[in-house]
Amino acid sequence: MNPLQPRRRHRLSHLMFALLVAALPFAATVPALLWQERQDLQASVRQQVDQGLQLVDGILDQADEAARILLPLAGGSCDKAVYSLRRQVAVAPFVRSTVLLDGDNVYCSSLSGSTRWAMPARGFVQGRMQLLSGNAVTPKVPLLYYRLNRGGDAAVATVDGRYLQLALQDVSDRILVFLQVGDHWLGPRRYGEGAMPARGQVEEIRHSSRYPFSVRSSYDVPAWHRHLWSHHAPLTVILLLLGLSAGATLYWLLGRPASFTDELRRALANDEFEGYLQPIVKPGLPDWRGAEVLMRWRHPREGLIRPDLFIPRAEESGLIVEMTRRMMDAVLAKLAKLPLAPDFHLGVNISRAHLQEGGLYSDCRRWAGLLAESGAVLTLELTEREMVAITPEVEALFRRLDALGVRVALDDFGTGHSSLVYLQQLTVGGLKIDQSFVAGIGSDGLSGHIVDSVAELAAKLGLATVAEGVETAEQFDYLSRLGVNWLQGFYIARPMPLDEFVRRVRQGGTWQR
Ligand SMILES: Nc1nc2c(ncn2[C@@H]2O[C@H](COP(=O)(O)O[C@H]3[C@@H](O)[C@H](n4cnc5c(=O)[nH]c(N)nc54)O[C@@H]3COP(=O)(O)O)[C@@H](O)[C@H]2O)c(=O)[nH]1
Repeated sequence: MNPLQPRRRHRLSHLMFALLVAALPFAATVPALLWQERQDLQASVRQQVDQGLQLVDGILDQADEAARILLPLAGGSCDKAVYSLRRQVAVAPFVRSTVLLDGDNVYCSSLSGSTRWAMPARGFVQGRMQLLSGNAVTPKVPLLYYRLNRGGDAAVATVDGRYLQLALQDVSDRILVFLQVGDHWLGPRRYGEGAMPARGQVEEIRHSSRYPFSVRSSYDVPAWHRHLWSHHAPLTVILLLLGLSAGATLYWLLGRPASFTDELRRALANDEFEGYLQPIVKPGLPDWRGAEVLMRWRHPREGLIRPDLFIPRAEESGLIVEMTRRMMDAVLAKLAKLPLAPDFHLGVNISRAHLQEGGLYSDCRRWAGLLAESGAVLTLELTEREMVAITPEVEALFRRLDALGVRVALDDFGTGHSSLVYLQQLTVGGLKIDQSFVAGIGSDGLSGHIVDSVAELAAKLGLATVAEGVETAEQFDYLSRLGVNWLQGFYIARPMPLDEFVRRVRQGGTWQR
């Protein structure tokens, strides 16, 4: 299984989730805001139209009252009626003239007394109202005739259109309100016939219950994005920024490793594990004769992390196999072409998971192949602390590795319980004397005896010995005299970055005592 795959899948789902959250403030607020605004607009237009209707009804009530008073005089003598006609003009608000008709002809007028001109009933809506752009007296001033009929006679009160326009103006706020009588309409500033100007998508109409007219208004619902930007630009920006920061925070939170294993997986995907090399020398010979590859974690925030802080968890999770594979591939890509000393031993720590996982043999074949060019030998260091059960498969694997020219050494020898069993049953080529025993040389008699015994046992079994943790000249001399084949420790060199190791090998003269 590729340990990186689940991580990529998670990243994608985290991104989707974060985008969803980023869109949430905008998506939750804007439709509600626009809906509320539309409701408010509709309510305010309804209110305007209702108020318009009330005002026009009120004006017409005055004309109706005047016409009602004059109607009994219709058909009678004009001389007798003219005073009453003029009186209504004087006392009735909004009424600018009054006339009496016999049939379709005006025969008496408040303006000129006895007269004769045609005012056909068919021009009136429901025989009662007519809206005009003007008349002979004031051709450019709209007016409205209000007519009451009795038999063939009629009385008409004329309302000055400017009163109506003032009333319409008064109720027109953002949206214009119009009066409609039949095909004729009157707006706050205009008069017309036929279709009303600027018909919008939404229309509000109220019909008077008492007179044959209606008041109407219409408006367009603006495109939501244009409306939002022109009316709520700061809010839109705030919502978008809020969403983006919430989404980004969520993405960051989701991306944080949920567990230490997740953090290791993230680090593996980012190639944060690298190999440091600690040189190994042979007593009496110049130059580095080997090296141990030791893993370091170059953490982006924490800096360089020691292996004992993360290797145990990497081993538990099985990630150690892929970590070792990547580290060794990177190390060998640089080491393979180096002028290494003859019989150079490159040690690498191998975990139990790698032995069990099945890929160890093919990894070793690849690594040994790369090293072959430089004449170096690969040594697998297996720690006693983490040994596998000895099965026929494990025995066969050790034999195949031996045939491949890959050496196996028991690391931390003497600290576990099964050292001797491994020596007996597995094809092992060497022992690594644990640094705790080396540290006791010269000061702790028991440690000195153990080191002596291990060296003696190794010599008898024909095994190569490496002593690790050599920190002093005294330890170096003691182990050299004892015949230990390889020495490793701070006295010789500390583990160093791969590039430094390569540079120093290229410069030559790496070790001289
Ligand atoms: N499975 C894997 N285990 C690994 C890998 N890389 C390292 N390790 C194991 O981690 C443990 C700690 O390693 P590290 O901190 O690198 O310490 C090594 C040396 O730096 C240290 N050393 C060497 N010389 C001296 C010395 O003179 N004094 C002193 N105090 N310490 C010294 O010893 C460690 C080497 O140990 P060993 O491997 O037993 O030779 C350690 O158990 C590593 O095995 C890895 O890639 N895989």
